[in-house]
Amino acid sequence: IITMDDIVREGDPILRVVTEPVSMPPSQEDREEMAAMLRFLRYSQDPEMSKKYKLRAGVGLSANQVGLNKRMFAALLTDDQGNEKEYAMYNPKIVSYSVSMTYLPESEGCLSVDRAVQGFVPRYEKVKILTYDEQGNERKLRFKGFDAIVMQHEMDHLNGIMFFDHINKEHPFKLPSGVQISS
Ligand SMILES: O=C(O)C[C@@H](Cc1ccccc1)[C@H](O)SCc1ccccc1
Ligand code: NI
Repeated sequence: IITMDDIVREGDPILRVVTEPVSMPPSQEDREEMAAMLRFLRYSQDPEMSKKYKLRAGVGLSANQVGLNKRMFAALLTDDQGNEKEYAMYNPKIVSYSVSMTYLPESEGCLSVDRAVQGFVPRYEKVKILTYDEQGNERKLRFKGFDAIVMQHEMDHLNGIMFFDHINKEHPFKLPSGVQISS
């Protein structure tokens, strides 16, 4: 299983690569790796398993965070009915986004970053993502709010971008002017 030892930390060059698209439909290997990434996220959100395997809670995990130069990430979100929703995102692409922006007041964290980074990370409030599923079918998915933030955080990983790249160096808590902000 994937444990924290398998997660590469900032400074590792693979966190700065633009990852390679995976074949369509995904290979057996791609699907097995995705299953392991989703399992990590499930265990990381489970009180017993996270304690047993010393896992940091995660809602998303990109392939390059576990050393794989592959354009895919896993996400484990909870819908407003409280049901767990698994996302296996192969070759995802943001195809449209809202004018309005959002951000997490407590800033963002990252399983690959073992330090607290201060500052606001501006994100689109809504995103539409074109992605492929396990069978290679094209899917158009829409996300807003926290789920949209997760998707953007993971999409960034696939493009070698870290969340702190978005923080304004001079004024970390300054929000982009001129656009509507909801937090
Ligand atoms: O490092 C990763 O990519 C996983 C991050 C993704 C993430 C961070 C901040 C905001 C949205 C997504 C981990 O999920 S950080 C841990 C975490 C857990 C629950 C809620 C927020 C952050
Ligand atoms: Ni991250």
